[in-house]
Amino acid sequence: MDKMEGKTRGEERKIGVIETWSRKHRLLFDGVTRHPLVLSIRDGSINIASFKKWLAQDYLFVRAFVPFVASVLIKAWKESDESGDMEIILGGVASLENEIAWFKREASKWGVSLSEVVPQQANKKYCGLLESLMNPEVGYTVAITAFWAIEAVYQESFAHCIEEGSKPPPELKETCERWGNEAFAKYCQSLQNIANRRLQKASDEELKKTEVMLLNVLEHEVDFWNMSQGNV
Ligand SMILES: Cc1ncc(CN)c(N)n1
Repeated sequence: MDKMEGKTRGEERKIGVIETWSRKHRLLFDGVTRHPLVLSIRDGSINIASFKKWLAQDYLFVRAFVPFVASVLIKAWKESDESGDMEIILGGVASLENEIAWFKREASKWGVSLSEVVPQQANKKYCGLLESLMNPEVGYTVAITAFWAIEAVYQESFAHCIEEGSKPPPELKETCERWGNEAFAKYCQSLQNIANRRLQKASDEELKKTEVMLLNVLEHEVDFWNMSQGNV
């Protein structure tokens, strides 16, 4: 019988592969979404220099994220078994225009000159991973799962910063709301549903490849927070 971590594929299906992996790799997920930098936003102790560094580096990351999401859209068009996927991904591409404009406004508010930002090593490596995922040989299942993970970790991280009991600096509230809001959570859930549907039908080889990629994404996210804190 086809077994995964003591469960049959049938059992796996009931809760969804993403949920299974989130439980199996909880420590790594928490390493991203409960990173010391995230916790420092949540308790208000964040060093503003770290925030500014994150802002500038993330602006560059988001610019590289746009073509990655566009490549997921192309894969959906070519490979998806559900026409509705395209609208969800297209919504993601469209919202990135707004996001880039937000980064520019926020940078000018904080006196950060985006034209002079030099990408740091962790950022370059992460953008390199995005670029490798744009390869036409990378399948839709791997790519959509990566897309979900990259959005979902920000959703979870920033939602944590504004949950009950948090004390984020008032000037960072808008940033937290940007990814921590309900509508963004719903959008992440739509991506998760697509990823789960694809993973349910995936071969063992595709599942393995996707899980390895997911761990890779999470490690890059930890490195990105570390870089922003100046630890790399
Ligand atoms: C590093 C990183 N990871 C995720 C996101 C959310 N798109 C982001 N803006 N930057």
